[in-house]
Amino acid sequence: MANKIMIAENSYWVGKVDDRKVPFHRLILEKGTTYNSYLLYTEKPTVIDTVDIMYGAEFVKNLQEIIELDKIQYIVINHVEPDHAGGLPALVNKAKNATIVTTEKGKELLIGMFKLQDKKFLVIKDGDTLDIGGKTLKFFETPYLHTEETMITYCIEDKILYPCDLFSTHVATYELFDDLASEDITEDFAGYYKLIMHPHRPYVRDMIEKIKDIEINMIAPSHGYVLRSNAKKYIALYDEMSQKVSTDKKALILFSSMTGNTAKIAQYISQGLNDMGVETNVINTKNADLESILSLAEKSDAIIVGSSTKYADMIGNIEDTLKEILKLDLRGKIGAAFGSFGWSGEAVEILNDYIRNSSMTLLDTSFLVKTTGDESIKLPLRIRFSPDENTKNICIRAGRVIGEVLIKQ
Ligand SMILES: Cc1cc2nc3c(=O)[nH]c(=O)nc-3n(C[C@H](O)[C@H](O)[C@H](O)COP(=O)(O)O)c2cc1C
Repeated sequence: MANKIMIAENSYWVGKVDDRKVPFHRLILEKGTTYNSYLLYTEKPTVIDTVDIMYGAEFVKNLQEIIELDKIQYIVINHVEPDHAGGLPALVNKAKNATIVTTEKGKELLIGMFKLQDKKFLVIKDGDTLDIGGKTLKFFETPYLHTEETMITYCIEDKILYPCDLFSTHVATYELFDDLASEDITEDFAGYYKLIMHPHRPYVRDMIEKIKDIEINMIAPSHGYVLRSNAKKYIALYDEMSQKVSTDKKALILFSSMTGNTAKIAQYISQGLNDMGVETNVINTKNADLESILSLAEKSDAIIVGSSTKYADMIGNIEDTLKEILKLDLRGKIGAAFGSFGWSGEAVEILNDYIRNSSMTLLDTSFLVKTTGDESIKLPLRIRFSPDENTKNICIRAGRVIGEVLIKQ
């Protein structure tokens, strides 16, 4: 018998309940989870997200009992992780007329992961709408929630938000709707937020800003309960939980700069750290007092050093300052290097070597990937000449990711 639950007129949950203890992100989900997929059975039938890769064949078989797969016109992929996009290859191979709807980055990742280069894609941008014949979908890009390519989908007529991982819970519920749950789900809801979304707190704020003016009657996420009792309450909870929190973490950012480019990078990194509630001191070593730098270094959890490159070396007295700092007991602190350069950027690498050889833990790309799962930021941070809009955002993001590491310590 087909597995479908109506959530609105012509709209159905067609997902999978996984009531095992599910291994996930180096954890075990004790209460299991669900992979919520939705079928909007309009004139241009549309599937929103799929299920975990291990249930792909079962998912397609189930859908086949509900709809002739050739009729499916669109498959919306909000997020490419295989617990949501894992059913896509099996589905799109049978749903011959379907176009995959996703972000630019989503398309790139899906092609890479599932070899879908021969399939039809519709790449959406923030705010785009799509008429699916009787219903209209509106898309919002929500990068880094919790990976770079993510977006969320809103059905204008039904006032339903399909936010994929956002607003989820890891509970293997067969009841589906929050008002049918046998116990209060707030703890599971908040626990999921803390685990998956809170490390990306500034981006949660961006998402809330994007959806603040739309009327949402129901939230249909991709794990756990469909929230129909009081969608506003759950949005308010995300709003509350993602408010700026001050941490007890501190970072010292030292730099030297000829024409101000590295100074700008230092400020942007500081901005990103502040977004994560980390207090920063940003100091140009040129005229600074060594004693106060050493005192700040002792009190800081992270020491981030930057210099531009001049004739294959660093500039100013940053090297002398760093040598003095390295005489301190720096165990338990993290260190990272950055700098502007023109064509070779030796200064950044030499600074990085100093940190690697110190008692601090070097924050480099490998460490970042292992701690945060983020590979979009490369450390040491190398910026060619003056930061433009794109590299400015990379610098801010580097600060946020370093902040994430500090919070997780
Ligand atoms: C005298 C001089 C020497 C430079 N030598 C190098 C070099 O050896 N390698 C390099 O990658 N860039 C070199 N550059 C480029 C600078 O690193 C680049 O302009 C950088 O953006 C300056 O950043 P700042 O304003 O923070 O000093 C040199 C620039 C100048 C003015």
